[in-house]
Amino acid sequence: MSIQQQIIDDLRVQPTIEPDAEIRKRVDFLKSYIQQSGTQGLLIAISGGIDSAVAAGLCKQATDELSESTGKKYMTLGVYQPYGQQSDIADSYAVAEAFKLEHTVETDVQSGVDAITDLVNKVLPSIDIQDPITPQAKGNIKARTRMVTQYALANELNLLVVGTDHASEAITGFFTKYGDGAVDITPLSTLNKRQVRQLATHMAVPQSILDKAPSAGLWEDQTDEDELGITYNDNSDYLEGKTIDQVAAERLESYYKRTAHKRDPIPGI
Ligand SMILES: Nc1ncnc2c1ncn2[C@@H]1O[C@H](COP(=O)(O)OP(=O)(O)OC[C@H]2O[C@@H]([n+]3cccc(C(=O)O)c3)[C@H](O)[C@@H]2O)[C@@H](O)[C@H]1O
Ligand SMILES: Nc1ncnc2c1ncn2[C@@H]1O[C@H](COP(=O)(O)OP(=O)(O)OP(=O)(O)O)[C@@H](O)[C@H]1O
Ligand SMILES: [Mg+2]
Repeated sequence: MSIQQQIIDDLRVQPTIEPDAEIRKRVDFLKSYIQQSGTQGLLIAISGGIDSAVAAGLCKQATDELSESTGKKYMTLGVYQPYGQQSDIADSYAVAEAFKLEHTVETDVQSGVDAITDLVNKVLPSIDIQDPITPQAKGNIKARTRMVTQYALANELNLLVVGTDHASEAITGFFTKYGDGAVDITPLSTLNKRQVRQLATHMAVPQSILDKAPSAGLWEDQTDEDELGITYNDNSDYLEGKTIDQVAAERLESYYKRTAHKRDPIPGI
């Protein structure tokens, strides 16, 4: 079997999808998982990007339907987590409005992130590192501080933390290990980025979000495609089994191998 087919099988990507059926299947998955877990609903961190917008829509539909069918109250909590000023925060609010989220909170992670960054920077000279931590390492602190905050809220409210990882991020390992990768449930898994967009266009995702370039927002002007050196068009084609430019295919396969540790269970002896 080709490595491409192996990856497609591992990530369980379908070459084509029917968006309405996918939405139904994923909402049902969330509903049944909430019920079997005995929790009271879902927590979704809303960034202003397309993945969390789609996930928020699925979550809200799931908890609304469960509340309606059981007569008990289930909630979707939307969490905005800027690092200080976030230029596109209006898009995050627009998601909550589009999907009529009744419960939202804003937890600015800047003070927490800066405190941890200072802690690390203080000890670096003692281990012979003279420069402060890299923007990349600080970016990962942001993702992990968001995760810690989400779990504190989930603990208090008996909620499950919903992740937005999908196959186009899983293949490249484009997430922070134990940061945005640390969640309880991932309703977008098996979809590539093109298919996430397809779902978005069948939901109430605001146009400004459909139009913007995917970004982790961890440093100034970061975009996924620039950082990875590969387009989501190629990434999605590859996961649909199509032939793409050989350099791009090799790059994807290299990312996949290098980031296996993020997808696999923790190695133990
Ligand atoms: N072979 C191995 N076996 C087990 N563990 C291994 C390992 N190699 C590294 N590690 C561990 O993994 C760590 C590196 O992984 P990690 O900490 O994740 O860090 P990193 O490799 O920097 O990966 C994070 C990437 O995800 C992107 N990201 C982050 C957050 C959000 C989003 C987004 O799209 O929103 C994107 C970010 O831009 C960056 O490209 C190492 O410091 C080490 O602790
Ligand atoms: N500023 C933020 N506020 C709240 N949640 C955030 C923030 N940044 C990242 N997250 C969380 O981390 C997840 C991973 O970010 P990622 O950039 O992959 O997804 P996205 O922003 O929803 O979509 P896109 O990839 O198109 O930018 C988000 O979906 C969201 O749940
Ligand atoms: Mg983003």
